[in-house]
Amino acid sequence: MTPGLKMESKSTQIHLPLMGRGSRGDLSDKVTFSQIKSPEQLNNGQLLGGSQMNLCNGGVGTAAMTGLVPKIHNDCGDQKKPMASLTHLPKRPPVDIEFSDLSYSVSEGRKRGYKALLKCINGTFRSGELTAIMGPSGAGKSTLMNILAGYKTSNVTGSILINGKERNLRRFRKLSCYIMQDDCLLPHLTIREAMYVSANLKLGKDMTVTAKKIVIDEILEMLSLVDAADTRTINLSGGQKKRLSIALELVNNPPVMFFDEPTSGLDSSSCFQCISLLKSLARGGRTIICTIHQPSARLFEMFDFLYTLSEGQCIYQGRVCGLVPFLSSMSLHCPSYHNPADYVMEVATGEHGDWVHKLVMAVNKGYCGRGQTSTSSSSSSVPQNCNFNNQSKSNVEKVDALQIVIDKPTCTVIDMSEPNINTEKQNALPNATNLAPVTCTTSLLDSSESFTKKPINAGFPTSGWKQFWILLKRTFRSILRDQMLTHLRLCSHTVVGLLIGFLYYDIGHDAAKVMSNAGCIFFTVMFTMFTAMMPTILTFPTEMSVFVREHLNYWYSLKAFYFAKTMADLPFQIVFSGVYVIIVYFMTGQPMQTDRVLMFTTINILTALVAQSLGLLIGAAMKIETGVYLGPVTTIPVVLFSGFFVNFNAIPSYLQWLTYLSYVRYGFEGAMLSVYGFGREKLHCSEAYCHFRNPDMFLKEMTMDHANFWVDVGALSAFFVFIRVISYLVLRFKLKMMQ
Ligand SMILES: Nc1ncnc2c1ncn2[C@@H]1O[C@H](COP(=O)(O)OP(=O)(O)OP(=O)(O)O)[C@@H](O)[C@H]1O
Repeated sequence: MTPGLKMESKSTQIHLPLMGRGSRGDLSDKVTFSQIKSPEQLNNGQLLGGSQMNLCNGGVGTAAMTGLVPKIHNDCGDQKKPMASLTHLPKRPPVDIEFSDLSYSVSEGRKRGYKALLKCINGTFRSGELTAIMGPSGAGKSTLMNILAGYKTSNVTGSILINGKERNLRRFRKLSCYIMQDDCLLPHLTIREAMYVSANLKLGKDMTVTAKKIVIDEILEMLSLVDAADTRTINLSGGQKKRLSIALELVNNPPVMFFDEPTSGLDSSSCFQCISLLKSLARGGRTIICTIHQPSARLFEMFDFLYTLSEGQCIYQGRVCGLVPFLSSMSLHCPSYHNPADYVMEVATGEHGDWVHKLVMAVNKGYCGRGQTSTSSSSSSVPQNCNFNNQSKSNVEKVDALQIVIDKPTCTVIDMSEPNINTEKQNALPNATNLAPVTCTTSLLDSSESFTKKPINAGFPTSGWKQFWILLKRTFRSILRDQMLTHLRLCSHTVVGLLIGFLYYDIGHDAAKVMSNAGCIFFTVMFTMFTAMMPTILTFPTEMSVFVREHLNYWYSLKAFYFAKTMADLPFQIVFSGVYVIIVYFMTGQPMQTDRVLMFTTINILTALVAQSLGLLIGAAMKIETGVYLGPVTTIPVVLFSGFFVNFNAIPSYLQWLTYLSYVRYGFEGAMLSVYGFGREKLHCSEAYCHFRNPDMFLKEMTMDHANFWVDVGALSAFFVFIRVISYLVLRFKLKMMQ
């Protein structure tokens, strides 16, 4: 019989199966998810009783002090080893989110005007509760969550209050995290490495290395990821990836966590265990909000609060257990043995008739939900038809408790309101003195910010250089481990280099073979160009999805990411192109002069860097499928105007300007000059007559006699910088468009 972890409240009794330690060797989701630790241990920075918890962590203190959630017992008496607990996380305030008259519309073009996706909805999501946003596809669930998380801000009307005060978006974003449906993780990092990156970026200098290690170990233990800690993310199961996504965000202990369909792609057992984990996080005092499609009855009853949308309007908000009575009161009787979640979805989609409007009216009249009271008002009206239990009352008490703390302070109250209404008060509760601001200080909202009323720190938890350095190391490590990006490329450069070397063996000094040699040089430029561009088009979108997740969760800036990416790519690109070019150069018998070797290698590397930047631009701007097509297709005109297929003089004058836009032209021209230019002596002729014994004549034939190698170098460098800047701007634009 599986030992169990029993969670009791006056309204709910949930049994979380907890496997014994003996079963830990199995990394399957069933086992590992089921080892989620006690909700008490997952509290929002556990320690301490009473006042500090009220203040800083929203943790589960004594009910009298915190007024938080009911006590949860851990029945798991047979644990051999004491379970880890999250005692070292930064302390956080409990956060309640209230929104009223929230509307959102999108433009559908000039003719069709605006389409309303959310229509004047109201609601309150509270700390200590696991909230589900449900509704049929297209009802507006993700839209609502994106707006609440602060990812969508334009065209939004209505108000969003945080702990009863106007939301300050930046501060709120620092205290919340958004865990997306797809687990956007870097495939070649292990769990532990990923956790260290997260800790270093999110906790900054506030914590020592040892403290960070403790935090990481605790989280891994808590989320049963210890056994897989040294496994690369690419090899993790779906459930483990989901838990890693949660673990990465837990590092700085955000009091608000948004989850977009956290159970998608998981089997029923893993779904249950995933929701158990979320519930445990909520029980630790966090505000956990997730969209969910159609949960099983078992999953459904695990949620504390339900917010149901249909056509952008709320058709139910309140306790999960209050749903069926509410619907009954509207003459919508959920049949026995029918999953209420399915039933409400059927109602929302109109399967039982046109009820949406009536339900919306009922919700607006306050027949369900918490009533439209602010969190700061302790006397929330308890709706008639909803089964409000003691837990929700305790939340009201919690608000009162917070109020007391705010009135009598010694410790910084972290305030997420607008600066002009920022309240900093100190707590005079007896125990609070030695708990003090230090424990309340968080890496993201440091006490000085609250104490001194400085303008809001625009920055991230760590400095720009620190972010750059951490990301540079991470990108470097990822590239090194990437079989496709690194090992395969190195192999292909060597093999193709040797092949070309054998094909054009020793032709470089032969005047009879100058045309073949020009072909060899052109192919070299083309090869370095394509091998730099295509892998970037293929891999950058994955990196970008990770970047978007981390950037939106306030880990680091776009600048740091982009600069680190650029710098980490450089050495690899230089080495790959260098290896190929050197092999080809020596095997094909090009002039053995150091300066020529250097010039030839440099110009090819520069061409590769420009091509790689183009790959980055394409990867940043479009999807992989489009990029894979557009990359080579857009390269064709560039190659056409390179000067190899058509001489400059042969190009119609109205098209000649295009040759200046062809970066391949500069690459090819520069390579030709480094081999045949700079007053090279007459070539050896292996036949009776060689027309191009004089290299200058050959350059003249190629319309390169007036070309300047350094102009080519300058042009390629300018292309490199220009395309990198454009790519950066594209990324910035894309980020903006997401909000
Ligand atoms: N930019 C847009 N232009 C037009 N319509 C949009 C736009 N963005 C979203 N919508 C529409 O808004 C509605 C709500 O979208 P949203 O993604 O919030 O739905 P959802 O409830 O999360 O659906 P699902 O469960 O399928 O993900 C959908 O009908 C969608 O087509």
